[in-house]
Amino acid sequence: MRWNKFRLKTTTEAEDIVSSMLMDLGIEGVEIEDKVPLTRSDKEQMFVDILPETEEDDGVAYLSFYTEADADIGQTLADIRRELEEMSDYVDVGECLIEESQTEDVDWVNNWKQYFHQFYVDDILIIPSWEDVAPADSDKLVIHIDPGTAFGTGMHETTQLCIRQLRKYVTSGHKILDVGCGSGILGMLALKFGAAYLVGTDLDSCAINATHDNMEVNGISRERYEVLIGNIIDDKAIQDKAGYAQYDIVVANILADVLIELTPVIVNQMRTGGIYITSGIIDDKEKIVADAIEKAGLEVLEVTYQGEWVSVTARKN
Ligand SMILES: C[S@@+](CC[C@H](N)C(=O)[O-])C[C@H]1O[C@@H](n2cnc3c(N)ncnc32)[C@H](O)[C@@H]1O
Repeated sequence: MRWNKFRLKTTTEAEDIVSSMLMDLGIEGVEIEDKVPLTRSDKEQMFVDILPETEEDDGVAYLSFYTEADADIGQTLADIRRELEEMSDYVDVGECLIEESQTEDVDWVNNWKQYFHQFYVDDILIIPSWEDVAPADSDKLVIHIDPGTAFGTGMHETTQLCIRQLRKYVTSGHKILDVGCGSGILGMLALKFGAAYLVGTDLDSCAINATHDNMEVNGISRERYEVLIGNIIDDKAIQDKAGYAQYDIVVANILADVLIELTPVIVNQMRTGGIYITSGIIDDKEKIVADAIEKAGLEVLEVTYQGEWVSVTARKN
C-alpha cells in the first residue's frame, strides 16, 4: 500500500498550534522538521551527546502528515486552509504552502529490526526475540531482547561497557538499581548473573512494557523486579519508592550531563560498599563525570573504554 504525504510549510512560532489543529481535524500523526536546536530533555530521551553541525534556525517549519493513497481528504484540506487563514490573524503561520507527494508503505516502528541480528558480548549471546537459538548455542548464557520503542538492544558500546562491569561486580543475592533501564537489558543480565532483586527506573514510559516483555521472554518472574517511571533525580516519590542505603549496585547508562546531576542523589540509594557503574559518557566528558563522582564521596575504581565511549565504576566507602 502507498500513502499520500502532505508537507505544509509554516513557521517555528506556529508549529505547535498548527500541529494541534491538524490533530483536531483527525490527522493521526504529524512529523515536524525545523532547525530549532534540541533541548536538553530532547537529548536525554534520544541519547545524543554530540550533534552534527546544523544550520541556524531560520524560523521555517515543515509539518508532514500521511493519508492512505485512496482517501478523499478534499474536505480536510479545505478545513486546514480555513483554520490556517483564521490563525493568521493572531500568529505568523508563514507561507502555508501544502506540497503533496506519494510515499512507500514503510513500517517505521519495526523497520530497524531487519538490521538487528544475534551477536555476542564476550560469551553472552544476545538474540532478538524473533530469532531462534542455534542448537550449538544452547549451553550459552542467552538473553532474548526486543526493545520495542525503548532504548537497549545491547548493541551500543555503552550498554556493552555496563554489561562487562556488571558481570565483574554482581554477586549472588545483590540488590540492583538500573537508572535509565530502557529495554531492561542491564537489569535482566544482572539477575542472570545472580542478583536477587532489581529496581529499574526510566523517564520514558515505553520502558515499562519493554522491560516486562523482555523479563517474561527470559523467564524472570515479577517477584524479582519492579519498574518505576519518573525522574529519580528530582522526584522524591520515586526516590522513596526506590529506597535508601540499600543497593549493592547502581548502574546508570545515561548521558554525562545527566550523570553529573544524578550522582549526588543516587549515592543516597547505595549501601556502604556499594558499586556505582556508569556509562553513556562520550570521551571528552570523562573527567567531568569522574570529578562529579569523586565530589559525591565515591572512590573511582576503574575507567573502561569502547570506541569513543567511557564507563566509570566507583565505590561508596
Ligand atoms: C542509553 S539509554 C540506556 C538503556 C539501557 N539501560 C541500556 O544500557 O541499553 C538511557 C535511558 O535513560 C533514560 N533516562 C534519561 N534521563 C533519565 C533520568 N533522569 N532518570 C531515569 N531515566 C533517564 C532514557 O529515557 C533512556 O531510556
